[in-house]
Amino acid sequence: MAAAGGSKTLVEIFYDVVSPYSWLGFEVLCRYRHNWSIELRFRPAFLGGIMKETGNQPPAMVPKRGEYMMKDIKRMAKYYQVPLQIPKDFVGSVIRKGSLSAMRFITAVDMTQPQFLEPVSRELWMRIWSRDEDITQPESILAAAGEAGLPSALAQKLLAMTSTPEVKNRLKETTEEALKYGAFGMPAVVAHVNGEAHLFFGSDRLELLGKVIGEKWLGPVPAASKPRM
Ligand SMILES: N[C@@H](CCC(=O)N[C@@H](CS)C(=O)NCC(=O)O)C(=O)O
Repeated sequence: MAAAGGSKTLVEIFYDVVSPYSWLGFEVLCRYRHNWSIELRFRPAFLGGIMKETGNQPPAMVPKRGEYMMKDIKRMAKYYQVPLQIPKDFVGSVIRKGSLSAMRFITAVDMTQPQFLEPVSRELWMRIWSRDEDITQPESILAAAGEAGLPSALAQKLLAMTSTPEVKNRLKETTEEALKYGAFGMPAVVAHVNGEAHLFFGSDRLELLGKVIGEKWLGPVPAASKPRM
């Protein structure tokens, strides 16, 4: 169902490639672009900043929750048909190394080559959350960019941009925008309905999102779309 006035409903997804649940939400919304009357906007932001500003912490920091999360991610990945695998050194790869350089690169892509935003984000998720590969070193980021089809000279240029105030500030601004909507974790999905912004936290709230925007939930792999992997 289209939004009032026949226009598409704007749905924004604030995400960070360090977040496996963001990947699930991202892929499902990419599929639903073909089923729902939505304009999907990708909003790369920094989960570390959201945690710091809200005083929240990654769920795995509570041991029992971390234990549950490992099982939950495996089940969700299978159900959502996303090839997510937990890195062997979860604390080292996810918590200690983090995603700041990767998210700055994605931000540079968003600012200058937005047509590559979706594949570059996906390739970085593939590295950290599927193949247990690094996403912090320049060569890792360039490899992901190459896989996404970004010409090598352009990728080098974007990598150099990641240390500029423009890119750093843009990532900060997008993170602040997510906070303004009330985000405390990721994915943070914001649907704009009749001038009102509705925040949904998690990849498991997309059915509810459908209800609020007047669209039907057809499961994580709706028939009109095919999982990309
Ligand atoms: N139930 C949510 C969980 C999402 C989640 O745990 N996201 C993490 C990042 S990967 C987070 O930001 N957690 C903050 C919190 O749980 O307060 C889902 O299925 O997507």
